[in-house]
This record gives sequence, structure tokens and C-alpha cells, in this order.
Amino acid sequence: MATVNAPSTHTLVLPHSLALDGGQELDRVELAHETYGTLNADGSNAILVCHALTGDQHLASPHPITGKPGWWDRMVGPGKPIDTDRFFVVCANVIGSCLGSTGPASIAPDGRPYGMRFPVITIRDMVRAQVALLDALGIGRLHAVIGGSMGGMQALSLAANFPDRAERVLAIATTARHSAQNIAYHEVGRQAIMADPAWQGGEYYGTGQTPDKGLAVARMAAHITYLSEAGLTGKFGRQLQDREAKSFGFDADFQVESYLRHQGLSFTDRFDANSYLYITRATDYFDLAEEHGGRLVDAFAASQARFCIVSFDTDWLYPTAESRNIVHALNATAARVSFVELSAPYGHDSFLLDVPALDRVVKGFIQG
Ligand SMILES: CC(=O)SCCNC(=O)CCNC(=O)[C@H](O)C(C)(C)COP(=O)(O)OP(=O)(O)OC[C@H]1O[C@@H](n2cnc3c(N)ncnc32)[C@H](O)[C@@H]1OP(=O)(O)O
Ligand SMILES: N[C@@H](CCO)C(=O)O
Repeated sequence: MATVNAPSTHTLVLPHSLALDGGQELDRVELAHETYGTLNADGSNAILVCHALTGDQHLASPHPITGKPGWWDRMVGPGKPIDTDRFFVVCANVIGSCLGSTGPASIAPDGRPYGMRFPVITIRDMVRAQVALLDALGIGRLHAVIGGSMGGMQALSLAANFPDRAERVLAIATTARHSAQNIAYHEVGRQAIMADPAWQGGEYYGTGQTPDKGLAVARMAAHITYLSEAGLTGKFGRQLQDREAKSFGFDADFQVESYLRHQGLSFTDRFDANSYLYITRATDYFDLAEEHGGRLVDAFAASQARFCIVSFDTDWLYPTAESRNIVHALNATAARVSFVELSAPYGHDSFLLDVPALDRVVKGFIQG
């Protein structure tokens, strides 16, 4: 049985090629992952946590580039809602990403980086890789699979496509399919990257030039969707940045402009532009009903899991109506499902921030 107490990244090379929804096969797939806690003798205490769009395996360990605490450090650890004294917690960097798992920056079998030769992947492909990791770790049935945003999509996809693999499914601030508006925002970001001359058709690896300007603009546009109007107003209002009066030019006069520029630029330090293209595409293609003959209810027909669906009242990216849609489908299959809309001022990214009510829901659901 796997016993790992100190979180550090391990890399698993999948023992077989990965058959993808797009019809291609991906060979020698590497999955960078971290584990926390100890797997018990019968392998029944494992929790898979799936990260969001630009997240990674550094769930509760410092990020190697930014040095910041893991993205769910407040949620995962000894005595925390996901208690690593009780549970064996697994978190893997998704395929297509850039924190150690196979993605467009990885070296292809011909010895050159994949770049845009990397196959387009789906959320279900990511989940197939996660399940292969569970197999390698000796985990048959998860105590729970948990995720927010794109992590929630993976949790739902695992329940739908591998119905025997999880006893509990906790999907936070997510959707069963990307809406036209969701796709539209992603397309703005992708076009910003591709319009940057440094992108070079995605062949920028080793050239000394990276499409940071495009990637920063992509992140700026996306970042707005992760926040709320009230949150932005509360934080910045119309306050000016380091000046007494407007410049009557195009400097970052307003604090909110300065903030967004900072969010965009700092993102380019930790993320690869091609990975951004591929992962946003995977979420755009996500439509659980479409994958199961057109009816969401059929996606969950074989699942015996208990579900908990959580939304935030200020999330306009994946608003509560999207969660209700999932709950209605689960109700129609007579699944055991609980649903809560939490109140938090921060918008979509509330699941990453200090929302004590979320901690209570997570703890109650996985320990109940
Ligand atoms: C689930 C997962 O997989 S994790 C996903 C990947 N991780 C992320 O998305 C994290 C990045 N995103 C964020 O940090 C998001 O902003 C949030 C919403 C989650 C965090 O919110 P908060 O903790 O409230 O941080 P906030 O949004 O205020 O941003 C703070 C940063 O903005 C900077 N900042 C604040 N005001 C200004 C300003 N006026 N001008 C310039 N920079 C500013 C701060 O200096 C700080 O910089 P740093 O991050 O380099 O230290
Ligand atoms: N801000 C998070 C959540 C986006 O859905 C991320 O970048 O992954």
C-alpha cells in the first residue's frame, strides 16, 4: 500500500497509451501528482481532488514558481476539512497542463516539443488519466472525488464514466456543460494568445520568445469572470493607482487596471500559453449530456454515488442555475444528492478563498 506523508511531486508514466476522445492515442503519458496522508489497508480512505483550469498538483504544498501556499492549503491537511490524518488525498496535474504532466510543452516521441501537434483533449480524457493513476496507486473505489470549477467537471465526469470508482462526488462552482458565454470568453483569450507574434503558431519553445503579452490579456479577461462586480467595487471602486488625478492617457490610472495587469503578467510566470489553449478547449468541449446521448439524466444513470453540489450566489461564470440543472438530473435518477447555494462575495473563485461555510460543507459531506 502507498504510504506518503511528506507532500512532494511524483511522476507516474502511464503503463499504456491513452486513447483520447478525439480519436488519437497519447503515448508515454506522464502524470505529476502529490499524495497526502496514508492509504489504509483496504484502500477505502482515498480522496481524489481535481484542480481547476490553471491549478496543479500543489494542493497543500508551496507552488514551485510562486512560492505561495498550495491552492487548497486551508482545506487539506491534518485536522482540516479534508483531514489528511484520516484520508489519503491524491491530486494530479491534468494532462495538457504544464506543471509536470504531459502537455504541449512536453517532448513528443520525435524528440521535439509537441506544440500544436499535441492532440486536443477533453475533460473525459483528463479523467481517464486520473483513473489510470488511481489504478497505479492501488485505489479501486474512492471515498470521494472533489473538485471546483474544471475540477468539478472532472468529478462529474468520473461519476458518469466510471460509476463504480467513487462513493461520494462533491462538485463545487461548476457546470455540466460549457455555455455559449463560457466559450465566448475562452475564445477571446485564445485569440489574444494567437494574435501575439511571439506565439509563432505555437512553435515558440526554445526560441527565447514566449507569447506573454497574449497570455496576459487572456488571463485578464478570464480573471474578471472569476470575480464579482461587488467584489471589484469593494476592493477598488474607482480609486486611482498611485496618483492624485487622471493621466488623460492610457496608463493604469485606476487600481482595477493595475490589479488586472498584475494578474495577467504574474500568470505568464507560471503558465504555458499553449497549455492555456488546450485546457480552455477541453472545458469548451465539455457537455456531459452530449456525451451520453443528449440527456444529462442518462449520464448519471449507472452511478450509485452520493452527490453534493455546491454553488455560490455571486458566481456568474457558472451560476447557481447550472448547479440546479445537475441536481435536477440527479433527482431524476433517484440519486442521493444534496445541494447548497452558499453566499460569498467573491464570485466564481470563492471556492479558492476563505469561505468557512464551504469548509463545513466539505467536512460534513466527506465525513458523513
Ligand atoms: C483550484 C485551482 O486549481 S487553483 C487555480 C489557480 N490559482 C489561481 O487562480 C490563483 C490566482 N488567482 C487569484 O489569486 C485570484 O485573484 C483569487 C481570487 C483566487 C485570489 O484572491 P485574493 O486572495 O483576494 O487575491 P487578489 O485577487 O486580491 O490578488 C492579490 C494580488 O493582486 C495584487 N494587487 C492587489 N491590488 C493591486 C493593485 N492595485 N495593483 C497591482 N496589483 C495589485 C497583490 O499585490 C497580489 O499580488 P500577488 O498575488 O502577486 O501577491
Ligand atoms: N482561478 C481558477 C479557477 C478558474 O475556473 C483557475 O485559474 O484555475
